[in-house]
Amino acid sequence: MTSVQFSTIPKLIEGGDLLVKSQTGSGKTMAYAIPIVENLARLNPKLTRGDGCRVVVLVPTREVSYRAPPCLNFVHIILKSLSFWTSLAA
Ligand SMILES: Nc1ncnc2c1ncn2[C@@H]1O[C@H](COP(=O)(O)OP(=O)(O)OP(=O)(O)O)[C@@H](O)[C@H]1O
Repeated sequence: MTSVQFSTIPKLIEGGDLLVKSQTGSGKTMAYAIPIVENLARLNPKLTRGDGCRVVVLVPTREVSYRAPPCLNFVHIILKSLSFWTSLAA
């Protein structure tokens, strides 16, 4: 975990609002992607496609906008795999 992720992810998972400034390439994308996916995965009842939009990510440039969806998808796949292996171990 990068230092920006270490200092932001727990607070965002708890539902806090943060304004974060750190160097390019310091890992900010995952710092918000992980809490978004984690908090959506925790919703009970579970989200369905019919629930509509729950998250809006605003980014400053088109180049940055190409990065967010793959990151969110990647985190979702990892969380799904972890919950699969955890349920097998239980
Ligand atoms: N915890 C981590 N461990 C290893 N690599 C990581 C980690 N988090 C992010 N990275 C990698 O570091 C690189 C930079 O991350 P990222 O693009 O999220 O930074 P950023 O701060 O959002 O950059 P920018 O300011 O340009 O938007 C990416 O290749 C990403 O995959």
